[in-house]
Parts: sequence; C-alpha cells; structure tokens
Amino acid sequence: MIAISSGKGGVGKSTVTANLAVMLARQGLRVGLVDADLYGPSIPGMLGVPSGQPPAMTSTKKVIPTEAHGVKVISMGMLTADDKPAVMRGPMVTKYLQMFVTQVDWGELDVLFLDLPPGTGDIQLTLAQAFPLAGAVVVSTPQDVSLKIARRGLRMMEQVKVPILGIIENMSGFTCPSCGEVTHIFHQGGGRTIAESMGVPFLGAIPLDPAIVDSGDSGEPLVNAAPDSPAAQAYASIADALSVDMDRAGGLQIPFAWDLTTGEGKPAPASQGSADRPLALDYDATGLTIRWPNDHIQTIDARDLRLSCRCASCRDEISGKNLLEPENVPMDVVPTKIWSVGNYALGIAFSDGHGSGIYTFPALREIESVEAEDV
Ligand SMILES: Nc1ncnc2c1ncn2[C@@H]1O[C@H](COP(=O)(O)OP(=O)(O)OP(=O)(O)O)[C@@H](O)[C@H]1O
Repeated sequence: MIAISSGKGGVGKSTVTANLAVMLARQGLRVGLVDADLYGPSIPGMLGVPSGQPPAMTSTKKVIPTEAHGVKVISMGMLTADDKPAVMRGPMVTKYLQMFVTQVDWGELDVLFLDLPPGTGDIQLTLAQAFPLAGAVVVSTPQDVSLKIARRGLRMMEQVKVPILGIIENMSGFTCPSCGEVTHIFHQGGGRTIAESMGVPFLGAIPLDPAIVDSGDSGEPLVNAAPDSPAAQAYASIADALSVDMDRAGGLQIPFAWDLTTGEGKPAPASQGSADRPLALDYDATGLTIRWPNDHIQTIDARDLRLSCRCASCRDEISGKNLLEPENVPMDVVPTKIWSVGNYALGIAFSDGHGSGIYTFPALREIESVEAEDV
C-alpha cells in the first residue's frame, strides 16, 4: 500500500497517481487505487469512471471496485454527483477510508495506491497511521514555496515511521510543442535537492505539458493517450524507479493478527526489506525469534518480552521509570497474540492478561542490546 501525498493542493498529485497506476497495470501488475481525497475526488474524471453511479456489491456485502484502464478504482466521486460536496468531519473521513480499504473486494493486488488529500494536517496524519503503508511518495512542483511545504510532508511521514519511497517533481520545465525547446517556467531541480538533503530517493521529474490536462479531462491518462510523449516517458521511468523501491521496502506482510494459541494468522515471511522492519517472526519454547534484514536473527525470551513492555501502565511516560515489578510477572508468562500496528510496531498480548503493549521495531531491537550488555 503506497500513499501519494503532497504538502499542498493542485501540484498534480492525482494526475501522477492515475498515470503511475495505469503505467504499472500496463506492465502487468495488479493495481488498485483508492481516491482518498474525499473532499475533492478527481480520480474518476481522470480515469473516465462515471460519477454518481454506486458500485455493485458481492453476495458477502463487499463493494466491487470499478475497473478502468486495467486499474481497480474506488472513490467518493463514484458515490456522489460531480457538484455535490462530501460534508464530513475528520474522523468520518478516516472511517470512510477504512471502509474503502477493508470493505472493498480488491482480490489479489500487487500494489494499492492511496491518493491522499493534499496537506499535512490531522487527516493526513491519521491516515498515514491508520494504514499499513509500505511507503509514501511526495509530489511537489519546483517553486520554493511548494518545495518547503513538501519538506514538511516528508517530515510528517518520517515522524509516523512511514518510509519515503521518493519525491516527484511535477510541472518541471515546459517543452515547446513546435520547436522542442525546454523553458523552465519555475525553478528547476529543487525536488532533487530536497531529496538529496533529506537522504530520500528522487524518483524523477515530469514536464509541464498541456496534453496532460487534456488527457486528464478526457478520462484517458497520458500514458495511454500518448505513450511516446516526453511526459509519458517520464511517468514510465518513475514507475520503474518506484518498482525498485517497492521491492526494497519489503518486510513482513502486513496487516496480520497472529493467534499464538491456535497458530492462525501467522504473518507470511518476506525475503527482503528495509533495515528496520522484520522479515519473519517465529515463536517456540526459546521465545520470539525475529529475522531482520542482513541475516540478523534475534531471539527474545517470552518473559523478557513481557518485562520490556513500555505501555503507560508498565513504564512512567515522563520519567521512563519502570512501573512493572518483575515479581508480579509469572515465570511462565507467554505471548498469546501478536499483531501488526501500522508499519512501525507489533502489538503483543500475554497470558497474564496484559494486552496494551506496543513494541516499536527500534524498541524490539533494543531489547536484545540490553541482553547483550547484561551478558
Ligand atoms: N505535468 C503537468 N503539466 C500540465 N498540467 C498538469 C501536470 N500535472 C497536473 N496537471 C494539471 O494540473 C491540475 C491539477 O492536477 P491534480 O488534480 O492532479 O492536482 P492535485 O495535486 O491532485 O490537486 P488536489 O489538491 O485537488 O488534490 C489538473 O488540471 C491537471 O491536469
């Protein structure tokens, strides 16, 4: 699941999402697209999906997404008429979007794009935390003001531990249709500079091209309407760069809810991933074994895991002091359930009835370093 975000509106985020989704579908990937911009859904228009026609339901009461240009799509724009605004407060937005992800019959997908509403406010923050995102892409235009706001977007994603898959600079230079000369109407190269300064990948630049507007308005994305144009080529090379990044992000398959008493729901292992996300989990009498990238294997004894809980009732939030008395923890305590929390932590419930512990990946790694020091 990949979020496409932008610090501010109108930078071309939805256009980029629609074209990347269609491009990846053309390359044979199974692609879904959630238009998470509930207040201003523009994806249906860009992909030629009629608005105001509620999608069909399966017999199990799941929504069947509309298919357009090889991409499965769901959008608020399909439920409301063009000129009817969705009037709702923030918490309702999150609820609707959770429905769009979990109550839709997506089938097997390789990638699900989430076209986020513009901005870095509460709604974006909640969404970034509510979904198990593999990563986020930030779209910006080359003007300084837009780039500064994009930087804010990057920082927000960093804070909620969503890996940044990269920055895209849109409307970067205008290619004259008659002589081919490139004019940089705005500054140029700012996206790459920000990417370099923040240590995140620069995925590419898309030129300012009137054909993008025409194709978006006609419901036929440019990568289909004019696949040989410089802008379509730019989308194609960004899609390639993104595929590489998607593979690199990898990690344990999320979301999952693993019942250790029955063995059900154990997360499927991954073969590769980024440095701070587990690749596989196992549990036996020796404890919880986590396989991290770079062949690093960590086994944490069940009771040590329980004693390391950092929830508010086990550790004082301000002083960091341990509130949990070891003598109150049974010697034979074991984890009973382990589930994914966003893409940054595990939730763990134990046989002593304690179930509010959230173990972030860095905190799990620290458990081992404490053990190593003790030894
Ligand atoms: N590279 C480009 N060249 C020319 N026009 C573009 C380009 N990218 C996007 N546009 C046009 O800019 C307008 C805004 O694009 P879009 O709706 O994708 O932006 P957005 O960031 O998703 O906006 P919103 O804030 O409404 O979500 C559209 O008319 C679109 O066709």
